[in-house]
Amino acid sequence: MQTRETPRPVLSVSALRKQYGSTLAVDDISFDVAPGHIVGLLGPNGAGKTTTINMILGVLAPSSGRITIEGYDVTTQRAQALARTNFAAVYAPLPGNLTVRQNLKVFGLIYDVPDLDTRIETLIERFDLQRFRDAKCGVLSSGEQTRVCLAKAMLNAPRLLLLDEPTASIDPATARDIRGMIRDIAADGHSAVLWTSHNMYEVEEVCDRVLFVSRGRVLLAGDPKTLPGQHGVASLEELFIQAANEPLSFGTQTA
Ligand SMILES: Nc1ncnc2c1ncn2[C@@H]1O[C@H](COP(=O)(O)OP(=O)(O)OP(=O)(O)O)[C@@H](O)[C@H]1O
Repeated sequence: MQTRETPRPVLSVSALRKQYGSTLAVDDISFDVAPGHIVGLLGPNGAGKTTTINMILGVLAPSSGRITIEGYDVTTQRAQALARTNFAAVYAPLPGNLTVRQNLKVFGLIYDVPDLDTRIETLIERFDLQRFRDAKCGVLSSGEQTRVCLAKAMLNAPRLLLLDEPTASIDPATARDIRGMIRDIAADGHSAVLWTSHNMYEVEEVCDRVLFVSRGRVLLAGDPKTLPGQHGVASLEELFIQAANEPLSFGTQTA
């Protein structure tokens, strides 16, 4: 009989805290994301999700705790950690006055991507951007811009892909296509994906595991398909609302 070893996590977050004056935005969060897995980071507005993502990206310094990406410490081995990471979010659009190809070229040069022209052509095809290659990003629709952002995020073949609400403000059919593209990214087993979303339907469909964060702490963690049943509710949305309204009744979990 074959035994499956648990792969070494790509992302490891340990006892992470971030304090702004008297506000504890992130309060002792720990979790791992394994290669090939999509983990959803959920929680109400102000829960600490973006603060957590910004610390993983090295944009914000933690007050305490440790983050490693493929074993590299984001604080002390920043260049190695960030070379293995990429990111896409609606609030971080690509420069609108550059074309799709120009944007991919500029970011590819920043990431020092080998054989860049070939990589760009592969990604233009993969994210179905052939028609838009010479269009300025600023004139593209939200769904098209999201596909360009995903192509940009895959330029350096990241081991860790951070997605902050990647399907926000996108119509349902396009959002489904984009979810499929993100699932394909994880499916080859190279990348780990950390995803934030307020859409419980998509979280249930896409994520292997969810972490529900409230007031900077992980209240719930588990498989989004079985977690509602374990807590005696019918849906993830119901569980989300209950946990957001009555955080104290859920205690705090180690993810
Ligand atoms: N620079 C800052 N200075 C002071 N407080 C901050 C700062 N950034 C965030 N906060 C506070 O930290 C808490 C967590 O904010 P964060 O943006 O991480 O939440 P979030 O879960 O991403 O929310 P949303 O779903 O609305 O994006 C909030 O109370 C917020 O007001």
